[in-house]
Parts: sequence; C-alpha cells; structure tokens
Amino acid sequence: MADGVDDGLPEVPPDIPSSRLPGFHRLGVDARWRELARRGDVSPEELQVLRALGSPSFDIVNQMIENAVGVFALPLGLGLNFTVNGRDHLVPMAVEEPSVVAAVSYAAKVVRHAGGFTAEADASMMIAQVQLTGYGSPELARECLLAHREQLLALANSFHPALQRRGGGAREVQVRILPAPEGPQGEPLFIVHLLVDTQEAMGANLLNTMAEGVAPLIEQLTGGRVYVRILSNLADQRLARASCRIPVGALADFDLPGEAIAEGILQASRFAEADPYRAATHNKGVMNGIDAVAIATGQDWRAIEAGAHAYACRTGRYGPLSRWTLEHGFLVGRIELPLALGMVGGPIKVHPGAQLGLKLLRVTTVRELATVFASVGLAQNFAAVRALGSVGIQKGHMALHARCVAVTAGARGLDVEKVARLLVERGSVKVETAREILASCQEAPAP
Ligand SMILES: CC(C)(COP(=O)([O-])OP(=O)([O-])OC[C@H]1O[C@@H](n2cnc3c(N)ncnc32)[C@H](O)[C@@H]1OP(=O)([O-])[O-])[C@@H](O)C(=O)NCCC(=O)NCCSC(=O)C[C@@](C)(O)CC(=O)[O-]
Ligand SMILES: NC(=O)C1=CN([C@@H]2O[C@H](COP(=O)(O)OP(=O)(O)OC[C@H]3O[C@@H](n4cnc5c(N)ncnc54)[C@H](OP(=O)(O)O)[C@@H]3O)[C@@H](O)[C@H]2O)C=CC1
Repeated sequence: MADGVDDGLPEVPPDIPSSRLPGFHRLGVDARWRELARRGDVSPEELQVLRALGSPSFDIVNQMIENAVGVFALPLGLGLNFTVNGRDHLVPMAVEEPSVVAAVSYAAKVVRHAGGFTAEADASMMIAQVQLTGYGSPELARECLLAHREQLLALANSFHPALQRRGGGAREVQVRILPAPEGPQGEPLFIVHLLVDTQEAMGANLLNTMAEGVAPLIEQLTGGRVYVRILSNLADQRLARASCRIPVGALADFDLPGEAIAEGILQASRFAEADPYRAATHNKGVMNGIDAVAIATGQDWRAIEAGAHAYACRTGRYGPLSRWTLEHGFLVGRIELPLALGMVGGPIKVHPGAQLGLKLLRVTTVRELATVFASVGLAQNFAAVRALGSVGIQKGHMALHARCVAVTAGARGLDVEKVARLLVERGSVKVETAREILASCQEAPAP
C-alpha cells in the first residue's frame, strides 16, 4: 500500500519513503512537484531549486567550465519503484531519450514485486598509472621499486594527508611490464600502478596529484624517465554488482505466458554473449540508465562509460555487462561493472542539481550509490530485452517517441499530445504523418 493505493506490496517501513508512486506519470508537472513536497522528498527550498534547474545561475556554470556562453538543459525524470537491498530509492535521471525513464520504472516495478534488487559494491580502490622509460633491466627496476614500496606509499600519501586521516590513501604499488607495440625491437612498457582508496570521492584529481608527486622518486630510484602520469578509467578494483530473481510466472504479458517472455530474454542474453555487434547495443541499453543517473548526480559519465566498455572487453572479446539465466523457475539477472562514483568532489558540491539528485536518492555512502547505479543498469537492460525478445522495441518506445515526432513536425501546446496519440493510432510514428495530421487539425473548423 503506497499513498493510499493498494498495489499488493508489503508496506515499507515508515522511516523509508516508498519509491512506489503509482500513476505519477499521469500527473501534470505541478502535481508531481506537490507530491514530492508532500512526501518530504524535497524541502520547500529544494523545490525552488528543482523548479529553477532549467535556468541555473550563469555564475555557477561560468565557474564550472571555460568559455561558457549558456546552459544546455536536459529533461530530469524520476525512475520509480526501486528497492535495492530492502531500501527504496527515487532515481533522478537526466536524459534526452524518450521511454528510458518509463522502461526503468516498469522494470523496477516487476523486480520490486519479486523482492527487489540485491547489490554490493567494492571499496573505492582506484588505480593511478606512471609510465617509466629508459629503466635498463625491467626486472631490476621492478625489484628496486617494490623494495621502496613503503617510501613510495608514504610520499603519495603526503600529497593528500586528509584522505589518509579519513581511512583512505595509497595502499599498494604494482609493476606491469607489457610487450612493446612495435615488436621485440621496442622497449617493453614499464607501468607502475599505485592503488589508492579514495573513500567518498571518485578520485581522479586525487590520484593524478599522487601520480605526478611520486614520479620524481620513481625516476631517481630507477634512473629512468617518466612520461604519462594519470589515473586509469578501467577501475576494475572498484566493481559493483546487482542481481534480481523474478518468478517466471510473473513475466506473463502481451498475452504471452511467462515462459515465452523468459525464453525471449534468455535468447537476447545468448545473442549478446556470442556477438560483439549485439553486445554493444545490449550495453548501450544498460548505459541508458546508468548515464542518466550519473548526469543527474554530477558524476563523470565519460569516465563511467570508458570503464564499463573496457571492462566489457576484459576476456579479450567484447561482451555484455549483464546476463540472464533460468534457475529453478526464476529468471535471474546479474550485472557487474566498474563504477567510479563520488559523493564529494568534482562538480558535486558546486552544481545544485547534483546535490538535489543525491538527496532524492537518499544514499549515505558512495558504495550504496554504486549499488543503486548497478541496479538501474540491470533494470534498464531487463526492460529492453523483455521488449526485444517479445513484441519488439517499437511498440512501447515509439509510442513515447511520438511526442518528439509531433514537436519536430511543428506541433505545440495541447496539439502535441493529440498528434502523438493519432500517430500511435495510425501505427505510423513519422514526421511526414505528423505534418499531415497537423494540417488536417488546422483545416478542421473549431467546434
Ligand atoms: C515503455 C513501457 C514501460 C510501457 O509498458 P506498459 O506495459 O505500457 O507499462 P504499464 O502501463 O503496464 O506500466 C507499468 C509501469 O511502467 C511505468 N510506466 C509506464 N508508462 C510510463 C510512462 N509513460 N511514463 C512513466 N512511467 C511509465 C510506470 O512505473 C508504470 O507503473 P504505474 O506507475 O502506472 O503503476 C514498455 O513498453 C517498455 O519497457 N519498453 C522498452 C522501452 C525501452 O527499453 N526503452 C529504452 C530505449 S531503446 C534503446 O535505446 C536501447 C536498446 C533497446 O537498443 C537496448 C538493447 O537493444 O538492448
Ligand atoms: N580520466 C578521468 O576520469 C579524469 C577525471 N577528472 C575529473 O576529476 C573529478 C573527480 O576527481 P576527485 O579527485 O574525486 O575530485 P576532487 O579533486 O574534488 O577531490 C575530492 C575532494 O573531496 C574532498 N573530500 C571531502 N570528504 C571526502 C571523503 N569523505 N572522501 C574523499 N574525499 C573527500 C577531498 O578533500 P581533502 O583534500 O580534504 O582530502 C578532495 O579535495 C571529476 O570532476 C572528473 O571529471 C579529472 C581528470 C581526469
């Protein structure tokens, strides 16, 4: 029971506001704002911030990037129905693509009925890389650096003493010797990895400072010359995992039994495992959700994208980030990917929208944030493969895309919904058809 509407679900504990807002999408935007305020998801001050997000103070954006001349706004929606590890979360999503928010809410609703997502995230261990050349014998250089491990770690930590005081900091030194890309005539690549626990920060700037800081000592110890010093976005020491178990019977839809829907999802999963061309699209679907919540919470989504796709190649062949199996009458979904996120740092305390996004999510640590991100990725993928393996993507997606087509054809105001509805009814969601509908509406005499 949520907001007086019986949806057949157990009531959530009173201290955790439910993420189930039935019919929220049928409300006008003013009513949505009122509902968020009534439930206490936003304070009166935060409601003002929410209303003003489309036109933030130019001072703020001018402080964020260079040569700022304006603000490029994106729609902000709420992914609903999420339960992760027994806690409810409203998921803010900044995205331009129709049907992403509806699809993720749909999927989260199905998974919620099946007990919600189970998820976990590793500690915030990031990798900084230092490239050394002219080192002589690679084995001797490796021995020398590892023998000075404590000195290197202490030097790295001296650049961020506050991080160490919080329980984080540089933890390990590793050396990787890689074959030269030119072949045997080239000098093997000698790469020093510094593993750093960045606590609540994504950590790029923290790591870059440490990598640049330890470089002179690495040169001094080995007699070599350092070139590149930067973090790696393949954050494979900082993985997050989510899973869900849905009774096959609960999948029945489109006049199809649950078994038929499950079979379609399993076939989609097999396709993505076997074929990188399909895996790329499968993962695009996963990132539809993850990027949207990343943008809405001020994360570096390019870093997340780079990490996700590099991780998808870890076996030497590009593959899917999520997989689906059938286990004892349950459809089981699992996802694992690197998630270098922050609750502090970068633009997070600067951009009012990022602050608000994190507030709406009601997470308290960066690891909890990562569990929600992984669950969003799995939910988004579930919605897509469920549609792809049954009625196809166009039915649900194009119905929601119809509004964009109507606007492209010139519809404005109340005409947008009307033209979109007629496009769907005619089964032709095309700009040309929208123009014809608009023209016929304009020719028709006013009642
Ligand atoms: C679109 C749905 C969800 C409709 O599906 P439906 O069966 O019409 O949904 P419903 O009416 O049964 O509603 C169920 C719940 O879904 C949500 N919902 C339902 N409608 C809305 C709406 N308008 N606005 C907001 N939320 C909506 C809402 O939470 C609702 O619960 P309620 O609140 O009513 O109790 C379904 O057709 C679907 O999931 N389709 C898949 C769409 C999709 O995956 N889009 C992503 C973009 S396509 C892409 O880029 C990726 C891709 C596909 O290439 C990836 C790949 O290849 O793997
Ligand atoms: N390749 C990439 O991905 C790159 C990304 N970037 C950008 O780097 C930014 C992220 O870097 P990041 O280092 O996270 O951000 P910051 O440079 O803002 O550093 C994080 C700050 O948070 C402070 N802090 C406060 N509380 C905590 C806590 N509990 N745990 C950890 N830190 C805390 C730290 O302060 P204190 O000093 O007190 O420890 C530190 O100053 C993003 O904007 C990203 O776009 C930049 C370069 C490359």
